[in-house]
Amino acid sequence: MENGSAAAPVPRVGVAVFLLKGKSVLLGRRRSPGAGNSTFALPGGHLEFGESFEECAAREVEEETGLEVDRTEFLTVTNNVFKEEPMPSHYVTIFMRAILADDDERVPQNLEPNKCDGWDWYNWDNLPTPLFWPLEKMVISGFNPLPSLS
Ligand SMILES: CC(C)CCOP(=O)(O)OP(=O)(O)O
Ligand SMILES: [Mg+2]
Ligand SMILES: [Mg+2]
Ligand SMILES: [Mg+2]
Repeated sequence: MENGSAAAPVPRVGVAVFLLKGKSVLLGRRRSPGAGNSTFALPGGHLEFGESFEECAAREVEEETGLEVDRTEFLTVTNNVFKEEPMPSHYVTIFMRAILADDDERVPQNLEPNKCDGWDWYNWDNLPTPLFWPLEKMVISGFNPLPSLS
C-alpha cells in the first residue's frame, strides 16, 4: 500500500540453478548493489520475457559461467522478500537442477566479474558461508538438491 512513500518494488521472478558435480554444487560469491552482496549464491538470474524456466536456467548459467547445461528440471519455488537490503526487492525464486552437458567443461569461467568474485564447486555437506538468504533458508529447512540414489 502506498503511503506517500516511493511505490513498492514490483515482485520479479528469479531462476537459480543447482549445477551438480557428484555431491558438489557450483556456487559463487555474489556482488550486487541489491540483494545478497558478498554472499555465496547459485548461478542464475531474472526470468526474461517469453522464456521457459529451462531456457532461463541454461541462458543464465552460460552467461555467468560459460558452462553448457543439459537436462534441467524444476525442483522447488520460494518467495523471497528482501526488506533490509540497500535496494528492497521481492523475488519469486524458481530453483532448477541441471547436469553439465559435457563432462570436459567442468572448469567454470567468471564471465561477470562485476557481479561475482568467481565460481567453485562445494560439497553439499560442507557449504561456504555466508550463503545467499534464499539458499540458506532452504539448507536450514533440510532441502537436498542431490538426486535420490533410487
Ligand atoms: C536476486 C535473485 C533471486 C534473482 C536475480 O538474480 P541476479 O541478481 O543474479 O540477476 P541477473 O543474473 O539476471 O543479473
Ligand atoms: Mg545473470
Ligand atoms: Mg545472476
Ligand atoms: Mg539476467
